[in-house]
Amino acid sequence: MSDLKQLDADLSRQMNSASVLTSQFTDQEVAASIYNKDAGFTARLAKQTRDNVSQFARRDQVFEFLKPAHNPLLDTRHNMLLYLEGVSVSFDGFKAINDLNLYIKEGELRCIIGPNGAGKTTMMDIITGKTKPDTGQVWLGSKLNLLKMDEAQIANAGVGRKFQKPTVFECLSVWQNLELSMSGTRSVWSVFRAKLSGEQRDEIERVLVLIGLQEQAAMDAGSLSHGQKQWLEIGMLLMQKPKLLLVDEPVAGMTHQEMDRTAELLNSLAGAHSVVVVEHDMDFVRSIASTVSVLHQGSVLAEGSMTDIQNNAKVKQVYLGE
Ligand SMILES: Nc1ncnc2c1ncn2[C@@H]1O[C@H](COP(=O)(O)OP(=O)(O)OP(=O)(O)O)[C@@H](O)[C@H]1O
Repeated sequence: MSDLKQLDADLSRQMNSASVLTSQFTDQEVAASIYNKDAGFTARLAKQTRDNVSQFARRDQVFEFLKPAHNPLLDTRHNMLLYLEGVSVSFDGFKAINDLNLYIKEGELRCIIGPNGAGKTTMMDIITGKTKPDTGQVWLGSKLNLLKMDEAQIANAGVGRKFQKPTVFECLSVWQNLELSMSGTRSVWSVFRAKLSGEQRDEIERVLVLIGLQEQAAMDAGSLSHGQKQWLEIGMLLMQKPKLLLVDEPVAGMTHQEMDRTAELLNSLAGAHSVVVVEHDMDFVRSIASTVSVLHQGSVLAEGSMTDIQNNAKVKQVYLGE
């Protein structure tokens, strides 16, 4: 019996004794326990089950699976999805973000460029709740104050972040990676055992087509090329139905062909999602042809089309070194 089958058998034994409520166990914990063959897994699983039973016995709350995909407070009536206003943050007295104002419309594709140390990563960290600014406002729509929410709440409200390095489950197939990422409660063992509804299968198929990996659906994610892994990870984020996708240097290490395909993919996501791409590769930014914001010393130096940006005297001076 292969390791994976053995683990799956172990899991199903544990599942029988622990009841289906354990499907609330987080995917990350289950995946980590499989990966590490974690001996403490059973104990934690039993505790989680007890917690879940008491949670389900409560009548003063709405169960997770009954909650809508997006926070009902997400209000984009004014066509604006993300507002950063007067945001500043200092690290040991150094202002990494300095009175930053940035507005992202619903369905917009925006590129953020800027020299090293301009504050791009810190800005993403502020939007996702990893870093709290010293001053300023950060809102998702007109009603969700992101500064009052933690990282998990912000993610649940519809903000997905793709880091530069792809992080997919290499020992699972492309299809299983997408299935595991599906919004709602999916766990590693249900990926192996439970039947998907027609709607869920359609959603996975739709994302597979979008990321161009239909033919690789049954392949282990570990055997994909670097570019394909990046697309798969974008697909995994899409399974969560985010309103806003933050994508950090998506084309680093890609071939030209993969870069073209990534530009197509990101363009195709705009409309249904707002997409903010941080990228150093100017050819790629040009190929996306979106509005570009130039960050410099923690604030927006210029904003406009790539042509406007290239002709902007301030940008030439501080960014292009002319
Ligand atoms: N946790 C931290 N502690 C101290 N300084 C920090 C911290 N995070 C960021 N900085 C500093 O803030 C500035 C902005 O960093 P940030 O990583 O946001 O820039 P960036 O535009 O993403 O740069 P790069 O393109 O090199 O990734 C840098 O000078 C960095 O050294």
